[in-house]
Amino acid sequence: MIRLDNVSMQYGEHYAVRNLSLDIASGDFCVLVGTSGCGKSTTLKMINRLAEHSKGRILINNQEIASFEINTLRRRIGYAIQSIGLFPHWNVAKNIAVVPRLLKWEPQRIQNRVNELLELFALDPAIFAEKMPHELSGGQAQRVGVARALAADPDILLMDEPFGALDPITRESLQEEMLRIQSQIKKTIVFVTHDIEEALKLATRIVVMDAGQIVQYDTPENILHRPANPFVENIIGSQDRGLKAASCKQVREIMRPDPPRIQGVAPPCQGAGRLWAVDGANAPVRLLQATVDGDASYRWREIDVTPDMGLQAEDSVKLAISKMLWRKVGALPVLSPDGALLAEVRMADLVGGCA
Ligand SMILES: Nc1ncnc2c1ncn2[C@@H]1O[C@H](COP(=O)(O)OP(=O)(O)OP(=O)(O)O)[C@@H](O)[C@H]1O
Repeated sequence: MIRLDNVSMQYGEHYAVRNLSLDIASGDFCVLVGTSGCGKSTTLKMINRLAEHSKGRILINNQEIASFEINTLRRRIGYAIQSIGLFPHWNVAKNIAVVPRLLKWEPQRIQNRVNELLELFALDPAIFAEKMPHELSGGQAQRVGVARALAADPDILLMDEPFGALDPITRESLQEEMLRIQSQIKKTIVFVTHDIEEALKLATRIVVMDAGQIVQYDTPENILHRPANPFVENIIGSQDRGLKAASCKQVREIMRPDPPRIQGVAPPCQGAGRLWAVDGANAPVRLLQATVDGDASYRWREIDVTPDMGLQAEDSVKLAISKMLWRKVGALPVLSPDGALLAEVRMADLVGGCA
C-alpha cells in the first residue's frame, strides 16, 4: 500500500502539492487527472523520490520512503514516461534488461525475463529482441518502455502520461493491452493523464486534482455519476457522459454467455430470434436475425461475421457500440483468444431493453 500523509512539495515559494493525503491500495490502478500544472507529475515523482517532499510522510507498505536507500527504492518501483527514454544504441532486449543487469541477475534469468515480457506485450521475441529503438513504431517503443519498467518485477508501477504522444488508435489499443496485462500482473499502478476518458477506462480509483490538492478521490463510476463539485463536473464534460460511461465499462460486464448457435443450415424461422452460425472450431461465421416480411412470414436475415466484428471480453462497451453502429447490427460476438464464440453483446442491453 502507498500512503501519502499530509504531504507538501514546494518549488521556492510555490506549492506544487499542498497538504495532500492519499491511500492507494495494493493492486489498485490509481489515475491522477486534473488541470495542467495541478501537481499530478509532482505527486507521482514524490513516490520514487524524483521530487523530494518538503512536508508530511510517504510510506510504502508502512515504511517511510525516506528510510530506503534511493537506488534500492527506485529499483523496486517501475517508472514509465511519455518520452520513453530508450537507449538508442542498445537493442530492445538490452533496453528491457537494464534493471535486472544492475541487480546482477544471471544471464539466463535475464533472457527468460526479457522474452516473458516481450510476449506479455505481444511483441514476438524472435522479431523484436534484436531490433534497435529507431526500428520500432511509437506504440512498439512505448510497449518496450513499459516492459522495461516491469523488468525486475516491481510491486509498484508509476506511469507519467505514457500514451500521451501516441495517435488515438494506437493509444486505445495500448490502453486495452494495459488492462489485459494488469489483470495478469496485478501491480499497484499510479498513472498520470490529461485525458479523463483514459482515466475512466483504466482506473479502479481516480484522483481529481486542482492547485496541488485533491478535489475528489473515487471510483470511475462515482466520479462520473456523483461528481463532488462543479470543478469535477467540468472535467467530465456534460455532453457525452453516456459515451464516457461506456468507455469505462468492459464488454465482460454486459455480455451474455453461450448465445444460441447452430452448425450448418439454419432451421426454418418461426419467430423473433437470433442465432450464430458457427464453423467446426466454434468460430462465428454468420449472424442470423429473424425478420418479418410484408406477408407477416418470418425469414432469416443473414450477416457475414467479419474479423472486425469480434470483441474481446476486456474491450470497452464504447468500442462495442461503435462497431454495432458501423456494421448496423444489433449484436456482436465475444470471442476467446483462439476465435471461438464465447458470448454475445446485444444493443438492447446497452439501452435498458428499449431497442
Ligand atoms: N522543476 C520545477 N521547478 C519549478 N516549478 C516546477 C517544477 N516542476 C513543476 N513545477 C511547478 O509545479 C507545479 C506542478 O507541476 P506538475 O508538473 O506536477 O503539474 P502537472 O499537473 O503534472 O502538469 P501537466 O499536466 O501540465 O504536466 C506547476 O505549477 C509547475 O509549474
